[in-house]
Parts: sequence; structure tokens; C-alpha cells
Amino acid sequence: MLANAARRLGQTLTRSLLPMEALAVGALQQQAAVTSGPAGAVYNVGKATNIKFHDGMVPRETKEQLLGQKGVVLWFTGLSGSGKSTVACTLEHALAARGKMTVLLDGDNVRHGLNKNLGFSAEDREENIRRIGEVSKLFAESGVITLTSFISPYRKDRESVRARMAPGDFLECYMRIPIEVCEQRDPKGLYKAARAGKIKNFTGIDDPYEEPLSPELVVDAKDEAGNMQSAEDMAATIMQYLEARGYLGAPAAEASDSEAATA
Ligand SMILES: Nc1ncnc2c1ncn2[C@@H]1O[C@H](COP(=O)(O)OS(=O)(=O)O)[C@@H](OP(=O)(O)O)[C@H]1O
Ligand SMILES: Nc1ncnc2c1ncn2[C@@H]1O[C@H](COP(=O)(O)OP(=O)(O)O)[C@@H](O)[C@H]1O
Repeated sequence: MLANAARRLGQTLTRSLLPMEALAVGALQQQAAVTSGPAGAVYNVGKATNIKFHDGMVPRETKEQLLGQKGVVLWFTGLSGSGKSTVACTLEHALAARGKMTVLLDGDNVRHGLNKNLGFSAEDREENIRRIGEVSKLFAESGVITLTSFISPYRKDRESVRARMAPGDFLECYMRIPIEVCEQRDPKGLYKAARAGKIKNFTGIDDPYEEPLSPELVVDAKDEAGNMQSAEDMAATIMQYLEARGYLGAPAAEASDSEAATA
């Protein structure tokens, strides 16, 4: 696997970096297309004025060739206890075993650092999701398979993240696990505390969860035959989805993008 990666790296570097003249002359114009705004334009952004886009010299496509995969955000959403973190971890492990480069952003972890100034009011959840969306976008545009695990309860916040991304870069994965199941699992005792009134604004209890309307993937507790699905089963279905659509460097299969895949 390492030998293959080294060979791919060599080929990619030979193809895209060695002809330095070509890089210097033609490629700079070409690469403007892979950045987020027209070169040279000056913008006012929020409180900041005189902001310019700075174009990089290594386009996304080169990074994806180096990694042998396509950058994407796989956005897990669902109630607390629905299995977002478990399935995302399981999938990340399986992707690593196939030599795929991933990053996993998890609600609890991110709230220890980047988002430690945020709570669970509607405004704070919105800002939580906005920041994660922006971070995810940066990773995806660098060719990384980005797994995010956040309740992200509000539809408009998830749709805002989607709207910031190129088509095909944002895959919404709805963990459609009934609240009764999540509440029974309750690994952190949060539902119990919320029922007892010790935690306010708890999603599913006294704060809403708005189901996705057209997610790319839906994961159910049971499979079509009515058998309970393990986290490994769920991760395997998502892996197949990524593979069939060419995110893992495999040829794209004939699959309809209009239908949500179910696991
Ligand atoms: N009020 C309230 N509502 C929901 N969840 C709560 C709350 N307070 C704390 N927690 C814990 O925080 C985790 C959810 O964080 P997220 O960043 O994913 O939430 S959100 O997307 O901003 O809604 C969530 O983690 P998961 O159980 O992994 O989903 C909980 O452990
Ligand atoms: N497919 C599954 N089948 C049974 N239990 C699961 C499954 N996925 C996760 N769990 C369990 O459910 C609990 C909540 O999972 P977790 O991944 O922490 O959910 P979330 O990140 O959505 O809060 C954990 O105890 C975990 O072991």
C-alpha cells in the first residue's frame, strides 16, 4: 500500500510539478479557478475591510491525485445517542485500512477547543455548525474525506453549510434512530438528566430536531429484513456509497444520485 502511494505521489509530482515553466506561466491562471474568489478582487467581509483572496499554487485536483481520493464532507446528523460518533469512527477506521486520508470532527471534542465559547442556545448551535461547516469545507477542498458528527438539529443551519459547498462535496447522512432507542441507550445519562429537568434545551426533549428532507444517506436502526444493524453494517453501507460514486478513487458506478441510499 505504501509502495503504491509513493508511486502515485511520484507520478503526480512528475505530472503536475516538474514542468516548472508550465506551472509558472499557464497553471497560475488555471489554478485561480480552484480557489474561492476572483484573483485580485477586494472585499468587505463582515467586520473586515480590504480582504483579498490569495490563490494557492497547488490545485485541489493535484491534492486529490496525491491522496488517491476525492475530498468530501460526510455530515452525520441525528439525535444524541443515535450512533453518529460510533459509526463515523468505525467508518474512519475502515477508510484508513483502505489507505484513505480522513479527518473526524466530533461535537463533544470540538466543543473542548474551537467552539468552547458556545453553549446550546439556538444562536450558539447555529454558530457551532457554521464554524464546523467552514472547517469541513477547507478539509474537503484539500482532498480529505471529512467526517463530521454533530447533532446539527436545525435544517436551515445544515442547508447553509451545504450551500457553501460545491455540488457533491456535502453528503448529509441522517442517523434515523427513534428517540426511544437513543433514550434507552443514554450512555452519558443525558436523557435522564434532561427528563429530570437538570439539563435544559436538550434536543428531542425540550429542543427540536428537524429531520433532513432530502439527505444523501439515511441510516436506520434495522435493515430491510428487520434485523438490527451493527455500527459495522452501517459503516459498510456508507463505504459502498462512497465507492460507487468515485470518492475513493474507484470508477463511478451507475447509481442514481436522486435517491437517498438507506442503510
Ligand atoms: N442541551 C443539549 N442538547 C444536546 N446535546 C447536549 C446538550 N447538552 C450537552 N449535550 C452534549 O453535547 C453533544 C452535542 O453537541 P453538538 O455540538 O453535536 O450539538 S449541536 O449540533 O450544536 O446541536 C451531545 O453529544 P452526542 O450525544 O454525541 O450527540 C451531548 O453529549
Ligand atoms: N449500530 C448500533 N447498534 C447498537 N448500539 C449502537 C450502535 N451505534 C452506536 N451504538 C451505541 O449507542 C450509544 C450512542 O452512540 P454514539 O456514537 O455515542 O451516539 P452519538 O454520537 O450520536 O451521540 C453508544 O453506547 C454506542 O455504543
